Amino acid sequence: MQEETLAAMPAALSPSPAEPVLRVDALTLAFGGVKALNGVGFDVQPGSITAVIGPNGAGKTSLFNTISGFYRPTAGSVQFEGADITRVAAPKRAAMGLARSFQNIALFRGMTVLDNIKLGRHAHLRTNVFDALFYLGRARREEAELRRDVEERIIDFLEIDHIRHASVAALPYGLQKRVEMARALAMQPKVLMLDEPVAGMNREETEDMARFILDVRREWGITVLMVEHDMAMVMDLSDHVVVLNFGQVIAQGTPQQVQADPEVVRAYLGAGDVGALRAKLRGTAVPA
Ligand SMILES: Nc1ncnc2c1ncn2[C@@H]1O[C@H](COP(=O)(O)OP(=O)(O)OP(=O)(O)O)[C@@H](O)[C@H]1O
Repeated sequence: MQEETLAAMPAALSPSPAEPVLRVDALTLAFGGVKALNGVGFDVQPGSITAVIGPNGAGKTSLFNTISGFYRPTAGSVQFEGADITRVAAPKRAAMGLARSFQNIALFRGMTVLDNIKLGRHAHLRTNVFDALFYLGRARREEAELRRDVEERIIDFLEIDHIRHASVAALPYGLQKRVEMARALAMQPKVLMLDEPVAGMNREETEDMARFILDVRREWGITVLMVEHDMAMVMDLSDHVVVLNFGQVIAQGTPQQVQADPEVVRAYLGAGDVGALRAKLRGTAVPA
């Protein structure tokens, strides 16, 4: 029941817009002469599901890597809960509550599902090598109970109890993606960054994942920031959509607003078939 109350939290109830949990400000990232990002700025509101979309090469992966700390921007800043984290290293950002999944699954494939989740938890608790080295001899018991509780909640939530001892490599793709989400959740993030969470999934797997994403926000009160190509999913789930093209934000707003934006239509199809694009953006079948 308490979880239901969390569900109703997002900005809709507050009279004025909340402080953004994440702010990307004038972010520029250059690879030699190529500006993968060029002055990108947007806010992520707490409790929202925010999606970043854009054609191939628009800069989505570069943006994710910069927000999570794998790339250092050429200019601009990333602010998390009001603090400038532009120069904070990636593991520290994860420990602060900015956890991510990867487009290509980054699990330890030879390990079990449970061990992968434990690793995520470990990353949450230990942010430097010395901590990790001393871990075995220190404070182990205190943490054990809390850790188990978190792990069990995640396993229960993502319905992966039956595969907890299975080796990740042996699992179907859809389940591997779910384990990847479990590992990110084990970091107990405030903002969960999902890189193409349904890429390569069939319709049923996609629907399952969409449900989990909604529930992450509804039951756990976690803000979601995702990059995704599946327009139907983006338009169904998102509160706010940011559209990138050639490293710049060309539109942002509600799904309805970005679908109606002529610049977005042009970015996706160039001078192509606008009817087909509108169908794609609406997530419906492309008309004959
Ligand atoms: N490591 C890199 N070195 C040089 N150029 C890069 C690098 N990473 C990305 N780029 C360039 O930056 C631009 C943005 O690429 P990015 O991968 O961020 O786009 P994307 O929107 O994620 O594309 P996709 O949807 O195909 O994954 C592209 O022109 C790309 O070639």
